[in-house]
Amino acid sequence: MGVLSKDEIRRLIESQSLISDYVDLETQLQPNGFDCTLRKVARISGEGRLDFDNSERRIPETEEMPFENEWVFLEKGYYRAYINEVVRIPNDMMALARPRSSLIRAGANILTAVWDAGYVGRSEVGLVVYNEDGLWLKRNARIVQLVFFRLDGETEGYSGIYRGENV
Ligand SMILES: O=c1ccn([C@H]2C[C@H](O)[C@@H](COP(=O)(O)OP(=O)(O)OP(=O)(O)O)O2)c(=O)[nH]1
Repeated sequence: MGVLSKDEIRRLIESQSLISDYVDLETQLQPNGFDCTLRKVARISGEGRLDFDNSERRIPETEEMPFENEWVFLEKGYYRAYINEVVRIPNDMMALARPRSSLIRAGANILTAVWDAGYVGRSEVGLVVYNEDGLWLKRNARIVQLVFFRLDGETEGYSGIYRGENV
């Protein structure tokens, strides 16, 4: 089990499209991760519902926030952010993600779950603005860094409803 280095991430991008639809490879490659970029932001509306077997799950509706001159202003609050990049996680890997420190320093945070082995998709993350003065985000802003981990063996790949999302 180990964490992928820049060169290994680049090799897997080139050989098996680990990540595609990025803006600029060399800018987004990090020493042990990959910065993902902002595609769009949405407010959520309506209550969510979560249960055990997903049969009664309800994910709130979203209302996309338009960019104006490539920028969007976010008041203090919660948003859903969509990234540009399509990730293809092999069955012997998984990924976690953390906000860029610049985003944290600007008084915001990115909430993420686990990227499962076998997932393919253009992911969605939570974006919380704590800053009372709000946050400006430009289209394609680098907001979150994905870190890839090799498992100690192959596993059954993710087959949930989010597989292939936004692609
Ligand atoms: O912040 C994240 C983290 C992961 N993913 C992608 C990759 C992951 O493999 C997939 C499913 O995430 P998860 O397994 O957490 O979904 P769930 O809430 O458990 O729903 P389900 O049981 O339908 O899979 O969503 C995101 O889009 N955003």
